[in-house]
Amino acid sequence: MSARGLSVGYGGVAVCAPASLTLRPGQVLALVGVNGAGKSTLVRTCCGLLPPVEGEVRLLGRIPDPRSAAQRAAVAWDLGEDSFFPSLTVAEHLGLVCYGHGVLDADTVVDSLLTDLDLIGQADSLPDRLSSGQRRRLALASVLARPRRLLVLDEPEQRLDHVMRRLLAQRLVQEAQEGRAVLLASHDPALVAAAATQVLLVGAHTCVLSVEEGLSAMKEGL
Ligand SMILES: Nc1ncnc2c1ncn2[C@@H]1O[C@H](COP(=O)(O)OP(=O)(O)OP(=O)(O)O)[C@@H](O)[C@H]1O
Repeated sequence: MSARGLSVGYGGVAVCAPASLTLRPGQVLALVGVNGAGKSTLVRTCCGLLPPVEGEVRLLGRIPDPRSAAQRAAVAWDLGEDSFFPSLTVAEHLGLVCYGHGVLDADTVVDSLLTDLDLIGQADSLPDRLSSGQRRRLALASVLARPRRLLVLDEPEQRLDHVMRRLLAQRLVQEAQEGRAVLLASHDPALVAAAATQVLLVGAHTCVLSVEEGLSAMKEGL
């Protein structure tokens, strides 16, 4: 993914300073910034869910288009909008995602995600029987069930307990080690410290920072 002078916003009005960035395989780019800074707007624009106000973004070398088969095959996102089929169990949700995305060893993938996300005990539960954190874990398991070259997560730490946040950080490190890229918006300094390879501070002066600089900016509330 790359962006040059990318200005994002609504109705032609930018919500933050323009961003320039490059995200390559094996990198984890963490978007940080205060509430309302423009992180989610930037993430959505990079995925092609919103048009840029100005400038350009390229995803897999093309203008992002969430409808394109190539993008859907390569980019898996979880933007925090948990929504589930009310009559499908946790395991059936994951099986359906695998089926839809042509995962060959679906049973193995589902079993290992249920274990990793600590959802074995809820495998046969319907979504309305899950706690809010368990629903968040199901959303994360669903995105991790998909084949992908780029994983996009908007505040994935929300409603997760401490242990699960640590596991999430390990999972993101693993993504990078396996040669995938991760675009992550987060308010969790521990998650950013553990997983990010670079930081994009979003706001009045949007700029790429080292992880150390990004963590300082988070502490200072920039
Ligand atoms: N659909 C929308 N239409 C108009 N303005 C919007 C819309 N969604 C968000 N905004 C505004 O855009 C600005 C940036 O919002 P955005 O959700 O991108 O911030 P954020 O950095 O992700 O915030 P947070 O950390 O609180 O999730 C905010 O001022 C918000 O009010």
